[in-house]
Amino acid sequence: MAYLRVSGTKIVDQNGKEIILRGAGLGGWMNMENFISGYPGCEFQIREALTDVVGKEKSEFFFDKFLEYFFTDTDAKFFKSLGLNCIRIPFNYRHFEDDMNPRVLKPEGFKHLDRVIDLCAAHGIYTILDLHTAPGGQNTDWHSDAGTHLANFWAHKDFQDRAVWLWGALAEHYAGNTWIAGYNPLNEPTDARHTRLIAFYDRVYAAIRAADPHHALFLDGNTFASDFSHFGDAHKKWENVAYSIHDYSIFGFPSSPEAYVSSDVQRRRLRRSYEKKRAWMDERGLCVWNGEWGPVYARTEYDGEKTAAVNTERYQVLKDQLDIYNKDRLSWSIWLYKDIGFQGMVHVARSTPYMTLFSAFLAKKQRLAVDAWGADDSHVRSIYQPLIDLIEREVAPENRQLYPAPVWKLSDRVGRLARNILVSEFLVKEWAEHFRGKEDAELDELAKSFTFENCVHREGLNKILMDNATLVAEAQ
Ligand SMILES: O[C@@H]1[C@@H](O)[C@H](O[C@@H]2CO[C@@H](O[C@@H]3CO[C@@H](O)[C@H](O)[C@H]3O)[C@H](O)[C@H]2O)OC[C@H]1O
Repeated sequence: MAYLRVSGTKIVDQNGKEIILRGAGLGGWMNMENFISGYPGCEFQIREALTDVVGKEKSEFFFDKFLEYFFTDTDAKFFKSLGLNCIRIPFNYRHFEDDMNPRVLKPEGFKHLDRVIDLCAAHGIYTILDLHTAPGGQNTDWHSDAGTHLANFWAHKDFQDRAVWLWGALAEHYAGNTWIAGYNPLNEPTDARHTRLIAFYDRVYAAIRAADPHHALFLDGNTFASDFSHFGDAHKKWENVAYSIHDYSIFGFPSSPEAYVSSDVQRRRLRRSYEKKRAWMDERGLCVWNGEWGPVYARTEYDGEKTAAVNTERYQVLKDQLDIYNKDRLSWSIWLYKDIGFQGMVHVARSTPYMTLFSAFLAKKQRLAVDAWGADDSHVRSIYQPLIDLIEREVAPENRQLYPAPVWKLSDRVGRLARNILVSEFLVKEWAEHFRGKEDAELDELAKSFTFENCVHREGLNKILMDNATLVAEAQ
């Protein structure tokens, strides 16, 4: 077996045969996230809080077990059975480097990553390695695990130096592994000046190529992988590179302005927003990969009797997006493989020890809308509206356009800062206190809740993905 590589607009194997990568992101695993795993705030906060409550040893035991159970052979087998061929693996830099011991590689970081890459390979599944958090935070959102909305990665050269160093070390480690389809060096950058991103890509490209001349690179556009308008001629310096968009559609979220009925107008809007993101690549004949997309789903426990109807609409958005992607022979990675029930292809059953322990807490998180992703703020909107009104009253419109506006509206910014960062911070200790007094066997049971065997399948989503895999296989 040889490496996959990028040839013009396509990804090809060693014989030049086109390989279309269709799969999902393993979010919430080596980069945990609040709405995926059920905690408030950021991963570094809950890890610290858990250590405070149960001690370092027990805390490390719990997280190690969590990593072990979250993805096992049965997950890979199931994934492959749907006709999917690629898993994007997001990871947090903290697995490989300690902020208090910078530039010293932590060998234990490879324990689970190597295991899962090999498990996937054994089932004929490619992997793409995605640095989802970089030192200082490369974007303004919770998933860069920085605890702030300021993407300090762009303001401090040393943070960038460390990410370049880390990629050099990872490339050295994985250079010979042909089941890795490639490296995705930075998830969803938000560089307000746009130029620092290109400079970083130049440096990380050189560091990876010095250790590994073969693997493809998947480079995200700026502003959450949606904007290549400042890339200019940058691609001329790079070879074997695909460009990554994240094609989330507003129609797949609770904030959709209207019900999705798959009208001509709505389908045109879906296509337009996708075409806009890939325009720079299309003008230059470059390869596009859609590294994240997909709706979120309603849940009976929060959304009651409208759940089924909402989800039928969301599945239609998904089908219409797939239709677009199939016509373009696009490689994609849907978000998300596994979670506690909002977006994943499989999700932890409500009867498990983890979901039982946190059931009241999760309801409180939902009510307070502390997770930004697909938040329903209806219970608390009146609390924050006065703040939005104040800013609108006192700040001139031209001064309100703080980056990443217009992708972030004023209400998004207030929501991120006030709920997702501030209120969340006050809930971190409460999350950790649920573990107080737990013995190893109980911690093991809590972590085990995340095994495939303890998960419910999102049948509607998986059927669409499987039918699509059959359809595209027949068309080939
Ligand atoms: O870890 C993932 C994370 O990668 C993902 O990030 C969000 C992606 O969407 C961003 O907003 C979109 C920006 O483009 C507009 O066109 C879309 O309508 C918006 O949805 C958002 O700000 C990012 O945080 O989200 C899920 C995480 O689990």
